[in-house]
Amino acid sequence: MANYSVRNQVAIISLCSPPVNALSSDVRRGILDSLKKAEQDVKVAAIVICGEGRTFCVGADITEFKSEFKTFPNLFELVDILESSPKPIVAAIHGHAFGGGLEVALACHYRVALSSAKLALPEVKLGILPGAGGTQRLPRLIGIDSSMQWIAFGDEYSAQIAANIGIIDRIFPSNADILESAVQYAQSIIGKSLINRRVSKLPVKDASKVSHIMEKYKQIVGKKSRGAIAPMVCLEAIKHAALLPYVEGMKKERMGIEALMGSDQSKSLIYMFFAERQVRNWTIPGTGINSKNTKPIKVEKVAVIGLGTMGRGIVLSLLKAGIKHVSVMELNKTARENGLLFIKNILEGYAARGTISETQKRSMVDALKPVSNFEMLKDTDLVIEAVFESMSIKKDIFAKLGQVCKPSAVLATNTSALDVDEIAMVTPKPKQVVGMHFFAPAHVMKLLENVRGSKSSPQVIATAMNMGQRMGKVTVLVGNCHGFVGNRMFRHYTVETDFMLEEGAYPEQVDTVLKKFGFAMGRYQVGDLSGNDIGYRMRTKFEMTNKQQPPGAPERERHGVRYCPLADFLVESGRLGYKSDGKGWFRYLGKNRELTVDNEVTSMIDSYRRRNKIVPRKINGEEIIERALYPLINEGFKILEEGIASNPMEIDLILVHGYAWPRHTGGPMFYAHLIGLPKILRVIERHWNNAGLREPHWEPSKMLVRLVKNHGNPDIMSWTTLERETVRSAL
Ligand SMILES: CC/C=C/CC(=O)SCCNC(=O)CCNC(=O)[C@H](O)C(C)(C)COP(=O)(O)OP(=O)(O)OC[C@H]1O[C@@H](n2cnc3c(N)ncnc32)[C@H](O)[C@@H]1OP(=O)(O)O
Repeated sequence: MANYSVRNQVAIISLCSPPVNALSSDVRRGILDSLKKAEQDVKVAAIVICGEGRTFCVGADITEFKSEFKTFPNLFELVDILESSPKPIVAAIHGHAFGGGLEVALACHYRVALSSAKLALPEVKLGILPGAGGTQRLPRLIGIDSSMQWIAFGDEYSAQIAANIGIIDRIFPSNADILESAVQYAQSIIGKSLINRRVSKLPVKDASKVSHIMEKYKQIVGKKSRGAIAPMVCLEAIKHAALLPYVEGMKKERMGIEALMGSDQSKSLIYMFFAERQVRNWTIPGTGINSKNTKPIKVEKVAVIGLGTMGRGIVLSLLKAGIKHVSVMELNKTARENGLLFIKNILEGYAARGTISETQKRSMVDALKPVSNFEMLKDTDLVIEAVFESMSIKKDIFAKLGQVCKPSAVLATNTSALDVDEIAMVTPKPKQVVGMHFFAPAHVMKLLENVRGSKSSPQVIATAMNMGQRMGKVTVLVGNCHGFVGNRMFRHYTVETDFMLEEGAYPEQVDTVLKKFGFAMGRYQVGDLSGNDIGYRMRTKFEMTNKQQPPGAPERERHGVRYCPLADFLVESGRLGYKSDGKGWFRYLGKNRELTVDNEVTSMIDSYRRRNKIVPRKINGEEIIERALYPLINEGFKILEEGIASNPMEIDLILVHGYAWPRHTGGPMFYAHLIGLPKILRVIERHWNNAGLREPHWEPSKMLVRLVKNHGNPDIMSWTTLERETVRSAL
């Protein structure tokens, strides 16, 4: 709803829909009714629209998208009604003016804001476009170039930046009373002509350059938002602002939003939006323990052990989260010095770019406390171990931590695959131990996969979850198993793509198909970037690599299971990727490290096929997608079945934020839901029937089988409940 009052000739329409004043049908109706009152009241000479509570308005109510066009006034009707008001309207912005909220502000005749306010047209991130005149009004205010930047990427901007380019007419200090300031501002413009204040009537300044600007953004969008439809539709809509009169441009905008709203990509992105919020409400399956009934312990002092790539990033994440005491322990002098220098340089960079102030930078540097022995960690609240991935080294460290740390200290390991329970058992209090699996570089990557050991106490879990949220991470709680959720699922992707190389595909073909699907890079380029030796080291642990095999051992089999040694050959011939002189699955040439196909790799694959009498066959894009992605989805169902993840959203967040799975498909589980579970199962069963135990990753998940058998293609939100009911009724 919207509240209405009048103060000294100024009518105040305040949006009131906690927590973020989304423009639900009630709020839109409230604005319209209040506007009518204001227009009819002869004592009112100006109008202020503001938001109650913490924010101005975050835009359309996403939960009402399905009925958005049905109820009067819908958003695009409302903005035109506002703009044509004969009385001047001032938008008073604090907090956020996002999406429809900014579009309402653009339809007002003046916009004022607190300096702390943030503005954005982020609709593209929901797979739609600003459908309430945003694509037509913004270019008339700030030009085509800036509008494309704002709308095609949906990023937020400070009120000051918005003022610099002409969106905001007056900025007030962040501690000012926005309503009071806006009312005074409104009084100052009473009686002024509205002729140049109706944005839809203004010309687009850089309209003549539209083709050139469009080309520039098409290129950027093509690279940055691979496979996503909405950014291109946004660009098209903005182009129409330059080429057509406002009314015609609005018709095009409307066509654009109608095409996008309800599309699979939009559904996926909206699912992601809610998943990122839902995941804060963690739960331990089958226990009744959850975020609502468990409190974290207070964490003031944190320690990080190990200042390698992971440790450095974790320290930076803690500093950014405002932790005022971060002990860093690295016994190797060079690694310690390099690590501290790296951290300080990054902080310098943040300060130089204005991401943090000089004062903040100084206090972050002051918060760093190098320590040289375990004794010095005795009053630390949370210790995060981030040393080399070796069980014996980790056990050694946890045994020492168990002796010196206070009983309430939370002891976390940043392992990416090792058994958290085994590590915990060397301490006197295994319930204090938890996994905190960061992703490199940890100060950049948004994902934190927290691992609950079988003994981790609820309070310890709550503390790790709370710390992740303080660091601004998408923090997902998972159970303890080899590789946890992400690495466990992703392994099948690499295994199956390598099998396709054996059978007839080449790395460039596989990568092209995966990039078309939406991955920023294909599986082979990722391998080259992160280092093909990482997987090799892991395979070495399980005695699987080519070199470890005795003479005469079958080349394509390990422990009775199908195996492809091509990745081993690559590493054993020194092709680790970018870092080995630009040689990996591909060759990276020149200053820009241009990716090129390398005949040496092609020959290696061809001769391997000949040696093993494999007659290569043509593998098409559909097969590549199915074989690369479906085993991973199948593993996702096994993870749900085992209670390692509590719901599909958690799995999707991990793959999207940690493994660059394209967000606009909603993650593997949502993608499976869109494709339809019966089709997914059919393909999995076909492979399983052909390969059997030689390819165990194709063994269909029992949960998937049960869901399809009992419910066909149930909604993703019901999967875990249906599974629980089925299992319970079978007992
Ligand atoms: C014709 C159709 C035209 C449509 C144009 C549009 O306007 S589309 C919508 C465009 N707006 C957005 O995409 C904004 C989405 N919101 C955000 O990005 C963030 O909420 C925020 C504005 C940056 C604020 O972040 P903050 O961290 O402060 O809050 P939360 O994200 O936690 O949000 C609090 C709760 O509010 C819910 N919510 C937020 N935005 C909306 C929305 N637009 N519609 C409905 N609900 C919204 C959010 O889900 C949170 O709910 P919880 O139940 O507390 O989880």
